[in-house]
Amino acid sequence: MIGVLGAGAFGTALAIALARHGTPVALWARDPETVAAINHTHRAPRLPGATLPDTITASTDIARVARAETLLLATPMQSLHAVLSQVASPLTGQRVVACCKGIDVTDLTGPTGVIARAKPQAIAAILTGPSFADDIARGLPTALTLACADADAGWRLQRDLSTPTLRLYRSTDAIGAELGGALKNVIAIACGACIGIGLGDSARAALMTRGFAEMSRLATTLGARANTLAGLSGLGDLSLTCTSDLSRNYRFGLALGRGTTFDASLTVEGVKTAEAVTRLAARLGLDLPICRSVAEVSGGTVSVGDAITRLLNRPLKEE
Ligand SMILES: NC(=O)C1=CN([C@@H]2O[C@H](COP(=O)(O)OP(=O)(O)OC[C@H]3O[C@@H](n4cnc5c(N)ncnc54)[C@H](OP(=O)(O)O)[C@@H]3O)[C@@H](O)[C@H]2O)C=CC1
Ligand SMILES: O=C(CO)COP(=O)(O)O
Repeated sequence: MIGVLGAGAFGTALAIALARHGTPVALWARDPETVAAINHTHRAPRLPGATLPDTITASTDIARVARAETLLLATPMQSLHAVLSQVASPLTGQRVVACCKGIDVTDLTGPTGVIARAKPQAIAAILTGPSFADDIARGLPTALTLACADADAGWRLQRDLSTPTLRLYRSTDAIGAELGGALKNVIAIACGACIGIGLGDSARAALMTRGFAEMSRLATTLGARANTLAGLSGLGDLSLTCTSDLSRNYRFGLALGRGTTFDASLTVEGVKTAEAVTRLAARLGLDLPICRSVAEVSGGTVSVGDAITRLLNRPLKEE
């Protein structure tokens, strides 16, 4: 039995992939209507169109779901600490796998840092990489990074969570994996804004490349390995998110660039992460101009046009 906290698009898609492969899944949702829909109609409101195998059961009882030996955390990043605080158990020795992407604006750590703070006796891991929930739910091939500082636990998680179409690569660099996943969303907002305002594909390629340099600068300063950033969780997810209209972060950026409105009920992790990254960079004395621009434009203090002018007028540099 695997427990999944969060019956949003991603938690539900992972539950479907695992259940199809023969693993029973218990899903926790805070909303009783979501639970009823899953249990009675095998449909999840946040993943319309998908039919859930009947070995997926849903519950509003978080303590019950949290008894699973392996627990996937699939709520948005900024709610992670609050969700874990609702679990009374210390989760001693349980494998707790974050499936969210971002940096907590309060403590400026990624998901495994939040797990370590809330549940220090759990084994923390992260599952991240290029994957849209719809693709996973449809059984399309997907490759992700499973990173856990504990190599043995990471190996067992890789074995237990891989399926014929969900191919997991393991790593012990949890910091690198989670920072790649967090930061690519910020760069995707920048790329969306660039396309939305009409700067074209060449400018987007420049933003992706210089954005990758910022991702690497911050992550390696925090102890990540450079080759982790070059893998699925970094470059892989950056490529997907900065180029696909299916990405909410990219579409949010498009709306900023076009000056149109955006559905505030959608999960756009890059906004709060840009804020957290800007504070982290200031604390570390790092220059991350694209991330800072995204924070300012998303926060409404700078226009997209002014942010672009400022980026283009920076002193010329060596690459
Ligand atoms: N969707 C995707 O393709 C992918 C998403 N991810 C990551 O997965 C994470 C979740 O995203 P996704 O599933 O898409 O998001 P959704 O918006 O689809 O769902 C979010 C889920 O979290 C729940 N939730 C939101 N806030 C809270 C809270 N404060 N307490 C408890 N539950 C809460 C929501 O409950 P309710 O419905 O009641 O509001 C909902 O079930 C993100 O970090 C995202 O980056 C990673 C890879 C792919
Ligand atoms: O993380 C994702 C793809 O890997 C999903 O991207 P969005 O959250 O931008 O939709």
